[in-house]
Amino acid sequence: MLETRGLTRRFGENTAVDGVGFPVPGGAMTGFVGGNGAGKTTTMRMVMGVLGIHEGEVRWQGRAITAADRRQFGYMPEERGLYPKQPIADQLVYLAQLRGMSGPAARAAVVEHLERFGLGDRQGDPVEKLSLGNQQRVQIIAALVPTPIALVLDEPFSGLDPAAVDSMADLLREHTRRGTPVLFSSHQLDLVDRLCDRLVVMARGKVVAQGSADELRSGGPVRYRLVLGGDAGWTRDQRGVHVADVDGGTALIEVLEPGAEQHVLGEAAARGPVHEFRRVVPRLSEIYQEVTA
Ligand SMILES: Nc1ncnc2c1ncn2[C@@H]1O[C@H](COP(=O)(O)OP(=O)(O)OP(=O)(O)O)[C@@H](O)[C@H]1O
Repeated sequence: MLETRGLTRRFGENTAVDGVGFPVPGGAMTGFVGGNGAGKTTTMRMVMGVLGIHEGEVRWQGRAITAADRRQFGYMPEERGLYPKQPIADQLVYLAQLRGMSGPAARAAVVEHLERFGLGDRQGDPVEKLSLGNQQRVQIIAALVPTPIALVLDEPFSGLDPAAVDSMADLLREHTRRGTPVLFSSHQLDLVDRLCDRLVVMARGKVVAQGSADELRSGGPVRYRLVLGGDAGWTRDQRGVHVADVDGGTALIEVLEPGAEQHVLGEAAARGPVHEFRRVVPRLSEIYQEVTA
């Protein structure tokens, strides 16, 4: 498991990251979300040791992390650092060799990854000849070869088309299945909702929510949607519920006293036809708006 404890980083007067602590468990994808300037990149840089830590620590497998541990991490930085003029395969092989792989093993792994991403026939092309999305794929491969013990990825999905998002997600899942912790930041909340097992939400330098998507959802109100044949305005007068919204025959009801929604349903059925009555599970984007407000 990778873990941060009380991580703090200041830039002059600005405390960009303020006492940030969260686990990144092995075998799970942890999504890291937060608005522009929330402190995600700064946190990831401290995790990787490319930016000094003012307070707190990064832990790996229950002890303080070392430079040797970090060398075995796969890291995709925000500033993509590929050489534009060098052939992509040579560049990836070189980077893998820097991290301890033999030449032939590195080439085999690089070619396999390029083929998976549909870039098998572009091996000799310089990076600058690739589209931005394809450059992004190459950058991701640099983090995945040699097989990393943990993955820290800053916006790995930005700029990828839906097919590339899927192949990237499959690839990351293969790593989590091996027990590898994966931390990735993203602004694409629906994507994060779909892919990640755990979430860390940052706002203004602090962690404002963390846990599984279900845990975060269970922190919010229990809501039901009721659709009636007639007008639903009467639901406002029912006990034990708060009516968040009414529009003609449709009401969105928040349960204040457990079971109160069943009384509302009974009353609705007595008044006329009930077309729909169902629990509304909030989308991640709604939870995000609540916790970062
Ligand atoms: N090298 C730096 N010098 C000064 N301030 C910095 C530096 N790096 C980051 N900051 C500040 O730290 C804060 C957090 O920035 P950071 O890039 O970590 O946020 P982020 O959550 O990654 O945002 P985004 O989603 O826009 O990438 C911001 O106020 C930013 O201006």
